[in-house]
Amino acid sequence: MSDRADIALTAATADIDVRAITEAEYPEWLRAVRAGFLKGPVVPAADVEARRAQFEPGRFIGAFEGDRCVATFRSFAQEVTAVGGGFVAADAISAVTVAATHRRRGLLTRMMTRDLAAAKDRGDVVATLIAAEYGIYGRYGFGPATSGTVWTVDVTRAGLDPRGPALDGARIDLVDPDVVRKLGPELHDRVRRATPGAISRGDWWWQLHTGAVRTDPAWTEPFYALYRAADGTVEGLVAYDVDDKWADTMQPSNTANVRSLIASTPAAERALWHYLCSIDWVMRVKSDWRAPDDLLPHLLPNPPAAGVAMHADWMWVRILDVVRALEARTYEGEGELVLEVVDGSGLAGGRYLLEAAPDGASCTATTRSADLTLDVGELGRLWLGDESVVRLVQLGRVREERAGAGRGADALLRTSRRPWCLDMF
Ligand SMILES: CC(=O)SCCNC(=O)CCNC(=O)[C@H](O)C(C)(C)COP(=O)(O)OP(=O)(O)OC[C@H]1O[C@@H](n2cnc3c(N)ncnc32)[C@H](O)[C@@H]1OP(=O)(O)O
Repeated sequence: MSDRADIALTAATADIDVRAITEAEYPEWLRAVRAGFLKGPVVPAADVEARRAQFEPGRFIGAFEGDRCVATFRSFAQEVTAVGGGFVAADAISAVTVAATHRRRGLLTRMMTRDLAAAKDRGDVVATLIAAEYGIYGRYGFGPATSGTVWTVDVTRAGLDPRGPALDGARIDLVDPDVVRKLGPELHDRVRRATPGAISRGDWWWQLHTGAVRTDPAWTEPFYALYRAADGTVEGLVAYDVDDKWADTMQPSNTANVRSLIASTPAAERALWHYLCSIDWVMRVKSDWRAPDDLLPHLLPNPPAAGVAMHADWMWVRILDVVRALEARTYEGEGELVLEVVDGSGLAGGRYLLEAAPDGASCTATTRSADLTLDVGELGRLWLGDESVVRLVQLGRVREERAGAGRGADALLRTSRRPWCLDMF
């Protein structure tokens, strides 16, 4: 561990030990996670056993007062798709909790400082997380890099042919979980390569989402519908459940809740949404968390039939290595940009020259005068192309050192489609 992890302890937490947990401490750590997320402190034995496969020495951090775990933090290896389809090594952070009795004494700061230093030492390019609340992670250099939108489609107003999608030789089949585990990962790999902001799904994800591993006693098996193109290629997969609601007059009033819909072609995407909207008894279709520029509303003849049910920041990114992060992505335009990156933690700050072109980019430390000055969190916000530099200049979050530099930076950094992180972690 580097000396970046050494921080001054306040008197209030000096007697609390922040360290990696042992496997024997895993049940106590899980109890603390559940309590921190207000789920009740009792962890069913089956849950502990199911989760044991996930345990990784060194990556599960706990804060202990004696034997009692009062704070939790976990990170794991992840790949994030950069703009252009390259995969970048990420330190994915989750299960962050501090006991209600121990909050606001710096325990999160201690765990985060330790984890980010370790990630930097390991050579991870970015750290990622999905924030429970907007105000928590900016102070650690994270910026909201993607957002998510949940849509609700009023099927009766959508204007789609109730007979279902015209498949032109393609087919949609209901399949069992074992088929999903067999065919899903390869499809997902194609989808994530084409989707900046997407993250890797390990075997655990497929096990958990097909019921092979159960951590939640209330989990029920969804329907899985698989789309195969006319040549047999698997191009789409949707997992959904239906809530079995009937109106007083015995009219069907069901909502199909999409747990996950992935498609590697627009044809598969269009067909699967149409399929969902044509299931008898289903009056509403509620989507999973999708990109804010998802095709969905415009796949309907009457787009306003899809309303935004929820919209929020989704995956946050903390750049740990500016050079590798900026070289890992592609650029549609050509140009140079000098960035003064401010990072109070000392992990990634410095002045960098980005020389970008459609056929490749280089990023190097420079002494040239800066075009823009920005906090590392703002760079995280910009990295996947979702935010406008001009807007951040207007908000006072990025400073233009040269007039017009914001517009020039947007021409390099912005992308035609918005990034999308498909998963919660
Ligand atoms: C990736 C994930 O797992 S997201 C899940 C996050 N977990 C939760 O939301 C569960 C409920 N909340 C908690 O467990 C805790 O309150 C935590 C983890 C959010 C914060 O832990 P704490 O130990 O209290 O944080 P810590 O004392 O290190 O605070 C550091 C700073 O962040 C601020 N802060 C902490 N929590 C919040 C918050 N929810 N909103 C805004 N600011 C916050 C503190 O005020 C402090 O600010 P300061 O440095 O200006 O004084």
